[in-house]
This record gives sequence, structure tokens and C-alpha cells, in this order.
Amino acid sequence: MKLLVVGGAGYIGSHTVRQLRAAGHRVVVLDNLSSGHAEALPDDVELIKADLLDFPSVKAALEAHQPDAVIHFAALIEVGESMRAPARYYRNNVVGSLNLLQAIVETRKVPLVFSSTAAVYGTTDAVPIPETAALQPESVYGETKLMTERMIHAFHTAHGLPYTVLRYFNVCGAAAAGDIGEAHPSQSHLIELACMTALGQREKMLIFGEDYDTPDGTCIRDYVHVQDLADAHVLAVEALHAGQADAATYNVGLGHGFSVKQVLDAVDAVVGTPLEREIAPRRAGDPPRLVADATKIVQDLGFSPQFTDLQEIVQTAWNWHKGHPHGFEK
Ligand SMILES: NC(=O)c1ccc[n+]([C@@H]2O[C@H](COP(=O)([O-])OP(=O)(O)OC[C@H]3O[C@@H](n4cnc5c(N)ncnc54)[C@H](O)[C@@H]3O)[C@@H](O)[C@H]2O)c1
Ligand SMILES: O=c1ccn([C@@H]2O[C@H](COP(=O)(O)OP(=O)(O)O[C@H]3O[C@H](CO)[C@H](O)[C@H](O)[C@H]3O)[C@@H](O)[C@H]2O)c(=O)[nH]1
Repeated sequence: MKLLVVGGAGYIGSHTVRQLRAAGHRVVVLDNLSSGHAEALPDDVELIKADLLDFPSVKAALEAHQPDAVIHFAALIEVGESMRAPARYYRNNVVGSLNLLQAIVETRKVPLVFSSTAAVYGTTDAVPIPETAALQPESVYGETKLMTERMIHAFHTAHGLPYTVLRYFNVCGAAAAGDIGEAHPSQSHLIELACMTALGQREKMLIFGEDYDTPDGTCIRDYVHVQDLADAHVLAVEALHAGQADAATYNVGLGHGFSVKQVLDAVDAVVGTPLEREIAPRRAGDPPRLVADATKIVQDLGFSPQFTDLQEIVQTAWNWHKGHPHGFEK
């Protein structure tokens, strides 16, 4: 297949580009490089520098490259920032996605794989969370992802657009080769921040809330390795191309969770010295517990995560950060 990967220069996108090529597919990336890195892409992958908010450029890219399917990663992704700057999030994530959908149906109406998030569930009594759980996001970020899921479904109903939505839980780790990894400009993710702290770039780790209704009082998340997640995209796009799993939504996670303190313990063990920790107030928009019921993607697509050990996952992140203390900057 020839694939257009939108947001493919970002963290998850660049790992997925690599897995798609390993599976024998051709790839073109469209990205505005607002948080992505051209250096994260193989030299021979074409990068179209364009913004989803620029509809003519998006449509021109689809017309020029005639992809067999589109994978859509492009978004602003920070829960905390989304609560402070809602307009940016609604514009970029919802209007940007609407432009992409419109451009797809005006050109080749090819299948779409979309990056959604566990943040669409918000606080729920269901643990683990099945895809059928109530959708009640607690952050603007989660709202923008749910709105986009609903737009995609409406385009499916109205125009027959085939799609797969993947709701990722907490994505982490780096390529086993250690040459690409997480390099988000404003760094808000727990494992990334802990690695920066271990490198001496931050003084200490703040734990956002120790008074949640969880065994150690800190939030629980389901940490899925980025390489396993990339494999999930390969499975999803190949199934869509084969005419299977049309209009499906899947959780992508391991099915078990770790608390903030357990993650920091794993980082301490991998790094070899304990990081300084401080208990801080809760962060707005954080649900106490998000763990995937990933049965459906295992059954339908044969998803089979390779990274299930927390220390092993953290080790891949640490290898990347240690070797690239300033990300892709030289
Ligand atoms: N990282 C996680 O833990 C996580 C969890 C759940 C869902 N997701 C979703 O996965 C996707 C990828 O996340 P990531 O961690 O790789 O983030 P990222 O910031 O590394 O990647 C996003 C990419 O999209 C590009 N982009 C953003 N807005 C754009 C626009 N308007 N036009 C063109 N390109 C644009 C950025 O430059 C970047 O390369 C996002 O949609 C995010 O919501 C991420
Ligand atoms: O310095 C920090 C950073 C994070 N945390 C805590 O660690 C947990 C994980 O936080 P992250 O920022 O790493 O990830 P989130 O759970 O907030 O969000 C991530 O996973 C979500 C789904 O679970 C969304 O998909 C979202 O895009 C993605 O950023 C949260 O309880 C957070 O409060 C801290 O205690 N201290």
C-alpha cells in the first residue's frame, strides 16, 4: 500500500512510519512540524510540510500522492495545556481533522485510521475499560478527540468512509534501536519527564496528587510501548485495506495499570539512583484510573504486545534519552 501519514514526524507517527516500511508499505508524511521532527523520519520518506488548517494544501497532497489509506496522528496532545488554551485545541484538533475528512471525501474516499485516546472515557467505574464504556471526557483535549471520532463516524454514515479509531492509553518507550524516541517540545509525559530528571535537566519529579482512591493514592495508567502501538496501526490499516473491521473502534493498551509511584520506582531501578520526588496538587483533567480492556483488538486484529514488563519499557525510553539528552537537537 501507499500510505499518507499525517502527523508522521511526531513521536508515535515516526515509529509507525518505520513499522509500515518494515511491513513493505510506501509512506508519504504530511506534518506542519509544530511538534514533529524531520530528523525522526528515514531519509527517503517524502515529507510534505503543510498544516491541516490549510485545506487546499491537504487536498493537493491527497491528489498528488493518491494514497491507498490515510493514518491521522496530527494533534495537540497535552491534557493540562488544553485546559488553559481550549481554542487552540478545538481549532487544531477538530477543525484540522474536519479539513482532512473533507479533503479525503472530495478526492479518493480512502480508509482512515485515527489516533484517539483513553481520555475520551474520563472517570469511569469500569476497570478495565471496554470500548462500550460511557464517553465523558474531563479535559478539552479528550473532548476534541471525541468530537473527531464522531465526525469520522458521520462521514462514514454519509459518505461510506471506512475507518478504524484506535484509542491509545499511555504511550511510552522508544524504538529498541534507541535512535528515535519521545521529544515533545513542552514535555509533560511522566516517563519522559522522569528521564529528563535523571539526566539532571530537572531538579525533581512532582507527583500530581497522592489522595486519589487508588492503592498508593497516585493515578493509575495503562502504559503501552510505542513500538507495539505502531504494530497496531499496521494491523489496522491492513485490515481496512482488506475490507475488514470497517467502522471499528479499538482500545490499545496492555490491560493492566501502574501507578505514578510504581512508574517512578521503575525509573529509579533502571537509572540506578532514586530521583527526588515531591507531592504536588492534583493536575486538572486527570482521571484517577485508566486501564484498557484490550480484548477486542486482540481478537479482531491479532494485536500481540511484545513489551509487557514496566522496567523493560522504561529501559527503552532511558536508552533514547541518555543517547539524545536534547532530543533531535544537535
Ligand atoms: N503520546 C500519547 O501518550 C498519546 C496517547 C493517546 C493518544 N495520542 C494521540 O496520538 C497522536 C500522536 O501523538 P504523539 O505523542 O506522537 O504527538 P506528537 O506531538 O509527537 O505528534 C503529533 C504530530 O502532529 C503534527 N501536527 C500537529 N498539528 C498539526 C497540524 N495542524 N497540521 C499538520 N501537522 C500537525 C506535529 O507536528 C507532530 O509531528 C495524537 O493525535 C495524540 O492525540 C497520544
Ligand atoms: O510530572 C508529572 C507528570 C505526570 N504525572 C502523572 O502521571 C500520570 C500520567 O501523566 P501523563 O502526562 O504522562 O499522561 P496522561 O495520562 O495525562 O495523558 C496521556 O494519556 C492519555 C490517555 O491515558 C491521553 O491519551 C494523552 O494524550 C496522553 O498525554 C498522570 O496521573 C499525571 O498526573 C505526574 O504525577 N507528574
